[in-house]
Amino acid sequence: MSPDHADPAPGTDTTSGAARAGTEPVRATVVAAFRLAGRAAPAQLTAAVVVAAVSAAAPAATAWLTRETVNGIVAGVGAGRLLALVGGLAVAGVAVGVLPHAATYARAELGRRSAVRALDELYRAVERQVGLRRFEDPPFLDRLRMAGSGGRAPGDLCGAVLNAGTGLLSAAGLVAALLLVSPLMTGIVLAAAVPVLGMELLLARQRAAVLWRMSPAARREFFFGQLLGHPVAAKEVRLFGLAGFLRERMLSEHRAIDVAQRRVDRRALATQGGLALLGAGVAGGGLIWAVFAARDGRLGVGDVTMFVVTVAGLQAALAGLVSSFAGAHASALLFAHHRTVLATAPDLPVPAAPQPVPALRRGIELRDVWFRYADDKPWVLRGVTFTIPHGLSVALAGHNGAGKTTIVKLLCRLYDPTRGSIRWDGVDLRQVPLDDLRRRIATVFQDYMEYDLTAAENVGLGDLAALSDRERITAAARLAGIDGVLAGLPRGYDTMLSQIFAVGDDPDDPETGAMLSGGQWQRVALARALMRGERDLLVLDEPTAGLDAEAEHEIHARLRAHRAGRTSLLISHRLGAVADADRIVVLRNGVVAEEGDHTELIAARGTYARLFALQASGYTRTGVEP
Ligand SMILES: Nc1ncnc2c1ncn2[C@@H]1O[C@H](COP(=O)(O)OP(=O)(O)OP(=O)(O)O)[C@@H](O)[C@H]1O
Repeated sequence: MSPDHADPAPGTDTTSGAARAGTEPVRATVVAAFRLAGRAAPAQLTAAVVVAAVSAAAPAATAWLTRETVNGIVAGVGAGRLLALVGGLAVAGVAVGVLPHAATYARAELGRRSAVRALDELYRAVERQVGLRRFEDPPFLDRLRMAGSGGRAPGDLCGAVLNAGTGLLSAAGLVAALLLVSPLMTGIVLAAAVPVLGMELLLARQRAAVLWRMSPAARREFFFGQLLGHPVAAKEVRLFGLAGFLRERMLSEHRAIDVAQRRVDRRALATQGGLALLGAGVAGGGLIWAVFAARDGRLGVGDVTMFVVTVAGLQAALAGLVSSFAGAHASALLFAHHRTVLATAPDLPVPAAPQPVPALRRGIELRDVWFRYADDKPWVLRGVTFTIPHGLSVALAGHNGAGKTTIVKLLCRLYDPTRGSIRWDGVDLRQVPLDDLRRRIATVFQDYMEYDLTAAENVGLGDLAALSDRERITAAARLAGIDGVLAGLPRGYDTMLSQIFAVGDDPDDPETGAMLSGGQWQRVALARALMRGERDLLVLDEPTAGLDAEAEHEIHARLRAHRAGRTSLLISHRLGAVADADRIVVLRNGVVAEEGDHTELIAARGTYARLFALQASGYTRTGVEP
């Protein structure tokens, strides 16, 4: 298995710890980036390496050829040799002129292909997080954002390493050339480069640390900025006059990031300025030495020329080398986030010997289920036990925050119970393949999604295999009572349910997008769940909360017919809809407080009876009979 796909023990949390990005060994990260680039763009990587090697040899070759040419002129060598030397210089000149362009193209292509590969690997790794926990973990979200930023890190890293390699090789060639003239000056020029390299690496590390430290601020800045232009937020932003408030919040996060970055930039200015002065001093001193050495006859004219070319070339190569190292270091730290996301264990353990999930025959049993969202959060469920028998409808009732939606999330295995178990015909949900389990369940959540896609896609997403099966899509929409509305849209089911994206040939056509009302959206979400047809368990979490009374009555009647003989779980605060469930479970303080059918619970005169009477009195207060 490739190290990129190393699969740590399930449950291992590799995401926490702000400093982790800095602890990833840079060498391992560089190797991983080259492996990824090799898989994504082998030809471009090879071309980039060859171009880098040839570019590396060019400066030293130019310096040597210059020296030989000048000395040859002084010594009066034959025309043939002079022509060969000048020809060599011309070739080197052409190489120096053309190769950077070839290198730029190869690198850009390498970067593009590596980015596609990196993003693919990254989001496949995100897909392995099958539950919800990671998406509620701020460090994971920060890491994902940094790793995702366009997928550029591996291409940038390879480019910077190749630049560093080119710089290193050309510096080595120039060092060899300079050694011929003066070992002492060679030592001085090299020694002057060491502090520059050290400082640049330190600065790169500091820049990466700032980036990581400020990532929560960057995420908040993005959030506030988004709200300012978000069509859904626009209503409240305008009505409550929030624009100024949000803009100020956004700018204050932006300013906080600027302050941290400015601090590093100032440090960079001071150190880089000082070090540049040092380099200029070394070059100037060396030139004085060379001129006087030539006057005293210790150096030839060609040697002086080569010395000048070489010192300038070496300093430029070292400066390039230093900035490439720094760039490589910064990209490596960024790419480390990518590797950490890839190495993050799935948030839910994968069963070692999974058991099949056959069609439900007996029922689903919650057995002493305890749950809290985190160790430092309060218990939501404190030993919940009840059964959803096969073929029957069960309703969950209880006050806001009683834990009803939490039970739905546990049933879909978006989390595992902290204690106790949920059993599908006696088999613990933790023992079955998650995809198989989810294929057997159809759920509408109360916070359903509104996708900026066409009407047909919004419904068809409920069963991807049937995304282009218009008959099934319209049947599901009919069952949810939204078929007429969708068919009547400007482009029927092909109308985009969005005003952000347009569809079709003419994006300026105002008829390409349509907006639905809240209740209509709710019906679309219901249709999406109903696309899943004959699933073993139908879960409806407040499926009609946004509907008008008549629509609600009609939808419940349809759903009642649809649920008949099917296993279902219904959550609704409208107890009129709950009343005809085969069994009603009332949650209070994290436990099952009451259980029975409507008649039994009314007779028991508990919470259910009280809430039911309260709602019923609201409806009968006017004395108007339905
Ligand atoms: N992702 C989460 N992280 C932390 N706490 C959460 C999370 N989701 C829900 N909670 C908490 O768990 C408790 C139960 O929430 P849940 O959504 O299950 O209630 P509910 O019975 O469905 O409420 P409602 O009737 O308002 O929909 C609440 O106190 C809520 O604050």
